[in-house]
Amino acid sequence: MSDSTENPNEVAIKCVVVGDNNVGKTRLICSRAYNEEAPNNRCNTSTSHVPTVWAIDQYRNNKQVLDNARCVVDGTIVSLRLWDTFGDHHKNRRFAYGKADVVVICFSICDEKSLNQVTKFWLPEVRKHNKSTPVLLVACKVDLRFAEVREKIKCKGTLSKTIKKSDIIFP
Ligand SMILES: Nc1nc2c(ncn2[C@@H]2O[C@H](COP(=O)(O)OP(=O)(O)OP(=O)(O)O)[C@@H](O)[C@H]2O)c(=O)[nH]1
Repeated sequence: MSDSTENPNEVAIKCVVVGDNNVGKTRLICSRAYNEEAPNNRCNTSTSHVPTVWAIDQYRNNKQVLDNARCVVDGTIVSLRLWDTFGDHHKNRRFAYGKADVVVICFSICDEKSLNQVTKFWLPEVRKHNKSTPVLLVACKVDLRFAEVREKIKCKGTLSKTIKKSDIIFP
């Protein structure tokens, strides 16, 4: 486990989130950190993507973020600390991987290359720094599986397919 929190009854879990550029890491983290499904101005939501990293010091500076990080797992109070990282392969993520309790590798459902890079690049990089840390594979942008993705975002590839409106089952 990672460094303890200021609360002695809590265990801090460091969860490092990696994956290619533009797969949705920052937005995934923001959704959890701010407890919001819809993005807002705290995350970049513009159509032209600018690589960004969500600042880890939000857990120190923003009480709401710190409160949202808290959850109870098997009777233990856990403070889930999500570490955002840059998707550029050449960036050095050694600092981020240090003392990670779990690593989340993200790919985008509408970017097949981002899935191929999981085994080609991300898993080897993770294993270089964290030999036995549990790794989770997370598919992002799953809403785009049910959209007319080719027209909307010019996605190509086997992971996305255009479906009829009548195929969609709304909750
Ligand atoms: N439709 C849809 N768009 C998303 C989703 N998640 C992220 N996006 C959009 O995809 C773009 C990239 O999202 P980010 O969260 O910044 O992606 P990232 O993986 O952190 O990207 P880098 O900073 O380049 O590493 C942004 O324009 C987001 O608004 C999602 O679940 N659905």
